[in-house]
Amino acid sequence: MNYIEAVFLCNPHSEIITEVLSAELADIGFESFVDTETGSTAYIQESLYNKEAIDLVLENFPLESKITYTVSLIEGRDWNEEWEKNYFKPLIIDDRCIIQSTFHNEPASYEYNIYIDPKMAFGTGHHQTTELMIREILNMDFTGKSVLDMGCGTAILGILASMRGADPILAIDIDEWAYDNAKENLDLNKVSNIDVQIGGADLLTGAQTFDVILANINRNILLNDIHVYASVLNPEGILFMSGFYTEDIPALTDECNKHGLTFVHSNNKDNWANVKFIKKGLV
Ligand SMILES: C[S@@+](CC[C@H](N)C(=O)[O-])C[C@H]1O[C@@H](n2cnc3c(N)ncnc32)[C@H](O)[C@@H]1O
Repeated sequence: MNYIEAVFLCNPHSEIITEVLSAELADIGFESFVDTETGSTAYIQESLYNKEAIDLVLENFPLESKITYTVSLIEGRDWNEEWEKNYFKPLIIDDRCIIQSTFHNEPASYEYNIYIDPKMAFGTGHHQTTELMIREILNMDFTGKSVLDMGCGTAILGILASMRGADPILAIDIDEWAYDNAKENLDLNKVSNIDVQIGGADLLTGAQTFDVILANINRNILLNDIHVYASVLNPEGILFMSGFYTEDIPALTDECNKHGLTFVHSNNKDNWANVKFIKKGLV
């Protein structure tokens, strides 16, 4: 498969600027990002490359930075595989949980040992939002809880919830790659109580309800779908969300309040945030 390599130069340059740039490029099909001293190098399948879409992202870029870019073709290389091999390093969270790939050989000596071969799917634990969600799962009792992993990506969150005693678990992602990859990762981790489905919130008809919902997606999709999540959450159920910035918390809180969900707390890392809400039972 051919890839386009796009080298972005940001002036001025900061971590937040490259993070926002990566998030916006991901929305138009870029799939791997490498931070550089002056910006970011990003990769997209040749068939998905669209110059107008990039120019639009740069034109409407929300932060103060002049961003220019150059592109070149990389022939016949699976860039994602290269990214995995060169940049996906084992990640240890709070000395309790290790996330590594099958080509790493770290000892599986932690409380939770997770193997992820991410292919194209998001969720190696290296993104701040995944890490924030992992911490929430480590800090809550999941024994016997029914869980929805919405926007599951690699299914990393569902897998950890399963290891923490959750059952049953439904994992949903709109992306076919994520669906295939989630299934592979369930096998790798010998997790058998997660049902994976392709689709969006329209799959949540109410036939199945949940004690906990994990949704690490993005601000706009969450704002759009919170009412559906609220409708399939059991009384006293918990909604954890991430995939947005700290400044998005008030808008998400307003929407949650409209649907009977009460704010419990939030955490953040590098301006990325996660929030916890509870659905108060009937008094
Ligand atoms: C930020 S990634 C999170 C992956 C993983 N849960 C994690 O925490 O690392 C968001 C995922 O949501 C999926 N997604 C995007 N829109 C969605 C929607 N409307 N419904 C379900 N999944 C969606 C994407 O395909 C992507 O895999």
